[in-house]
Amino acid sequence: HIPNNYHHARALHIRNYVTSASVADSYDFIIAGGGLAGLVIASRLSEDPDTTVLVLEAGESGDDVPSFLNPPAGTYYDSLLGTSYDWAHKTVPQRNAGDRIMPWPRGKVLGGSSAINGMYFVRPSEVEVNAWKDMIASDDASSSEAWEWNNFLKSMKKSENFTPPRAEVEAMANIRYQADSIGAGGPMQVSYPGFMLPVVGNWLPSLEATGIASAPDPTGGKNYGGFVAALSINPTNWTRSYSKSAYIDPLPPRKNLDILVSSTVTKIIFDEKSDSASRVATGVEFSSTASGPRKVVNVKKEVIVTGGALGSPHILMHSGVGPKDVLDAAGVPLVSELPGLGQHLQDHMTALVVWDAKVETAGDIQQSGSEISKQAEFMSFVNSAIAYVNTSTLFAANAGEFQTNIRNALAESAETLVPSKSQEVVEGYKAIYSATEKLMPEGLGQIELLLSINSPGAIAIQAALQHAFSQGRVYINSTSIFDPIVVDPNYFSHFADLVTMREGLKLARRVGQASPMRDALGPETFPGPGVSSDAQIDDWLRGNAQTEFHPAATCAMLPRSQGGVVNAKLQVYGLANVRVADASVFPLSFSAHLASPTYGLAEQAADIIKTLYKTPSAPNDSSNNGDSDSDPNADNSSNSKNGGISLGSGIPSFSGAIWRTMICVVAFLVIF
Ligand SMILES: Cc1cc2nc3c(=O)[nH]c(=O)nc-3n(C[C@H](O)[C@H](O)[C@H](O)COP(=O)(O)OP(=O)(O)OC[C@H]3O[C@@H](n4cnc5c(N)ncnc54)[C@H](O)[C@@H]3O)c2cc1C
Repeated sequence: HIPNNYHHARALHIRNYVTSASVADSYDFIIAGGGLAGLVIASRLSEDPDTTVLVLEAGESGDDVPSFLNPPAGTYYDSLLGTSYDWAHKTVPQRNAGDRIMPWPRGKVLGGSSAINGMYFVRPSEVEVNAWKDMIASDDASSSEAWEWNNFLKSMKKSENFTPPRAEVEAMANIRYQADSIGAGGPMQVSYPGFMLPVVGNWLPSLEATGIASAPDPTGGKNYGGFVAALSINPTNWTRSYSKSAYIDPLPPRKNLDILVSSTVTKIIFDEKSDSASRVATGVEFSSTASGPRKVVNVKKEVIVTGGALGSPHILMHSGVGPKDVLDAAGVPLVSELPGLGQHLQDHMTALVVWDAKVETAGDIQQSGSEISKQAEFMSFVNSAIAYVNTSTLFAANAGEFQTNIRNALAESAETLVPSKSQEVVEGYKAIYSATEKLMPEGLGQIELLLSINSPGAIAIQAALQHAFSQGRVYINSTSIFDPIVVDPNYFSHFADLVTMREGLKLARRVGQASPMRDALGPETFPGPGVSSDAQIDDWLRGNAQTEFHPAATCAMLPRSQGGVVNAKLQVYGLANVRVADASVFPLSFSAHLASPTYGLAEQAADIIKTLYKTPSAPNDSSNNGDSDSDPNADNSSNSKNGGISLGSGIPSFSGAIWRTMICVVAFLVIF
């Protein structure tokens, strides 16, 4: 699978990389974390040749991984999960979920989680984005406009280049899209797989038979309903499009952009003489190993923290920023107290129903070893037939009562369920809770349904909770950043989450029993007919639900009085020149997978910073063409060289190691 031009490609890529020995003494901007958001911001800021930018990434470049050269391989389940490209975090035992310790993968490689994710391209809804904007507008109405739906949509579209599906794929799967609500000419490629299976065509009619209408324009702000989602895929060669292949690999030489991999940011250094209410960062310390030498690089303008929902609070806490009780207990000297850092953690949880398959699945084709199974088009297949369903579909006549019960439980929940004693954090819990509760009557997904046909002989439908009322936290418990951050999502601490998932699971069953899907399905094998009463389903969910990989809000953009970490301009409260710009800042959950909004956030962050420093964009910079093959000067086949990852995650939630873990637990068949 190694393309002929691979070595040429590597020579081009390597031009941006520096070693710890060759790193400069100082840079205008230091970007801590070369993941999805970090690489977007690095690429955009370095468009100005006079602006110097350093990216520090804990993981490797990924350039030498043979599987990166393959197509995305939606049905190849030699996932990168569980490898050295995965942080392989784990939760603490979850009290309300069978005391289970759950795996939480995150990408540890250039591109971050965009390099290992399931490639689903899904937008949040307009009402959710505007709810986020409203939460910060009371603090700074004018800056909050960056997060208003129309403005945010523009920044999401800026990152995208859409290619419509092949006619036969479109017809077979009933794909519906509005090309003008997805971007054109941006770096990240958005399209559909090159291969489709007839059973996917059963999805929308079966949803309709269950009362779930199709979404005519799921990327335009109303994603409620059923659709076959687009993917972050390059249709010129069927490879993964991710932040490295889109924003970095195609760049022409840029002397002002340095990328240092295998280098963990150990802390941000602050000027101890600076105002304690506005600490000035002077540099960043990093090291390649826990016991290795520390090196410091100085910053002239800003440190931009882009370590993701776990990495960003980890970096800040080890820098002495965060809740005093946490830092005291860990033994890290306090530099700037910020009680909300690491708090407000919200995640999507998912569980699935499995049936025997009566029709051919992608897993069958893959297992057959046939000629088709070896074609790039087939390997590009990532099943993305989904639906977002609202409370009235889930709860019918009881929807209003369910919402009232949640509203009435606010005071007690705020008193008993917040994992912090800080009044600000409690206020933030209430603000997020109320905003989430008020959205319930909207045409908005409370449960996401996902079809999976990746297993030989089996078909599954997942039900994933989109708006958790349980809020958890992440925190440190040592002085070494090389010790993992402690992850406590506090799953199912709020009753509404279990009830909503229960109804979601029942709905998944109803869709499977509706025509024409039922013609493709044999008996239900998991959880099986023995799990049918509400109490049985609840018990089963406590024992089997897993993460859908969408943690957010650990550096929430909220007023400081509500335990916020960043303001509307993404600046960390109490620090003069440090921002956080990644998925950790969304203060509330979206009914969406998080890559698309994170690209939008990163584009918007780059614009905010450029406007502040009056940094121009380079005209006709090839980064605007991304990993499209249309730019002859750029590294325009970057994806065929190193963009594709042999990741088996058509259903992102249950691939690779996670799935294998589940198998051990439930002694079930290998599905994904
Ligand atoms: C398995 C999986 C499947 C997913 N599936 C989908 C999907 O199908 N569709 C979708 O839209 N979203 C999906 N997501 C979610 C999406 O990929 C993430 O929300 C998104 O990548 C978040 O971007 P980020 O920039 O916030 O963080 P990341 O992309 O995770 O980047 C953070 C980066 O910071 C680095 N870092 C952390 N700490 C340090 C440190 N101390 N020093 C230096 N570097 C550090 C990390 O190594 C990483 O490269 C999935 C995620 C996972 C894990």
